Amino acid sequence: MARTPPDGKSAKAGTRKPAKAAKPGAAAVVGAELAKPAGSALARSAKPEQPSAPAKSPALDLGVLRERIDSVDRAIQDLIAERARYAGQVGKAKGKLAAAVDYYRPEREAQVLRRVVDRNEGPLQDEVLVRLFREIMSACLAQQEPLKIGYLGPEGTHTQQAVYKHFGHSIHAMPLGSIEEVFQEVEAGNADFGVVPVENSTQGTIQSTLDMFLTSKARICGEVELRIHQHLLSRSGRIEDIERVYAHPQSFAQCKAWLRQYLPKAEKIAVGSNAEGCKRARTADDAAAIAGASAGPVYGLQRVAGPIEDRPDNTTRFLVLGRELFPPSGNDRTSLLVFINDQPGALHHVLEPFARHGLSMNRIESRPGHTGLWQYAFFIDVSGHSEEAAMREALRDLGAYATQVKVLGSYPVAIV
Ligand SMILES: O=C(O)C(=O)C[C@]1(C(=O)O)C=C[C@@H](O)C=C1
Repeated sequence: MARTPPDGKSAKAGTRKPAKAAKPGAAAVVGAELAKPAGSALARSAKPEQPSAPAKSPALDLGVLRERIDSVDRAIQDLIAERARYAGQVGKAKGKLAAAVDYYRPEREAQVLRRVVDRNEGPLQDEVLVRLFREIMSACLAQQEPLKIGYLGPEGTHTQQAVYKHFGHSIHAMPLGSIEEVFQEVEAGNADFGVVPVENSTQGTIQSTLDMFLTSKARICGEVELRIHQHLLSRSGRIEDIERVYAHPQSFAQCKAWLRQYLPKAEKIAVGSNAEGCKRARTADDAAAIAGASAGPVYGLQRVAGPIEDRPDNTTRFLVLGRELFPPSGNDRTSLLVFINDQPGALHHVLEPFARHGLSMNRIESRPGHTGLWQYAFFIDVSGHSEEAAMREALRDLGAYATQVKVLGSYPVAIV
């Protein structure tokens, strides 16, 4: 019944942007662009032991290269410790604050990570370096106390991956049962921040997330973009055993062509979440589930095939929910909720002020406003921050036509 799939991994490879070419000698100096305060780890690491000449044989290379690596590792470790001490002092400089959430500065983190990308000359990808620096900042912040992050669970979901991508691993991650619960826990202060999916490049908007903003007081203070790779998981790991596949309808839609080609006769059973599908698949050898790779170990399932999504650029955008607005980072996006009455030219009046003030609109979506018959709510994403002059003027002009304008948040544009 099943056909043998090709190795999905190699079929989907090659979507990342190539690293910038390295400048000659760039990799040999640790932190060369920084000032080197006397006695700092940087000063101590300024002269790693240099091999006098390039090694001739591979056997000689290995020993010498490992010594170089050991010396660089010592310098990196000293520098990380030094950074953590400075971050601790920054924490003290902020005064005696109530909780970890008060120390968190997303705009500063975005600036740090953008600099990492700007400085990158390879050989590592921007994405890899950003991940490493994100973890360092996450650990530095957790010196105060780890942030509590609520997310659309259960464990092993793509939303959990988005949490770690945005906040690093030095946090307390709280899987929650629904999008509504994530909003509630953030509003109630039980979670410092929350992470929920809002749109998928293949499947479009997640309406239940947008609709929560009609009534919730939660603000948007970040966005995360995650390339979504779907995998077919089963207890035995053998495609020839599979008679049934469980998945969330969105995941089925993302893998339609693959399923048609390799499992044309298997029954497709839609469930509320991919995690629910995994739970069902682990009870029978003839069942499989579609989920992210990280779900495999969580539910004791093996990878049958993957990635199996039809579009290699399949990406989901997640929102970071909080309770307050943060200052500009220099490259921000603003999300607005605009209520208008259904009248001639209404949409034009909503769009026009942004164009007039030179702000580009990234997205507009209309939903029934729940405020009265034929009243509409527009969810609008615009480039810029609500504290910037052009945005303030556009919002003032828009206010003349709208029944209500709510700034849901101004936040740093997602970094790689
Ligand atoms: O610059 C700050 O305000 C810090 O607290 C330091 C630091 C960092 O490690 O760079 C840590 C946590 C904040 O969220 C932002 C940055």
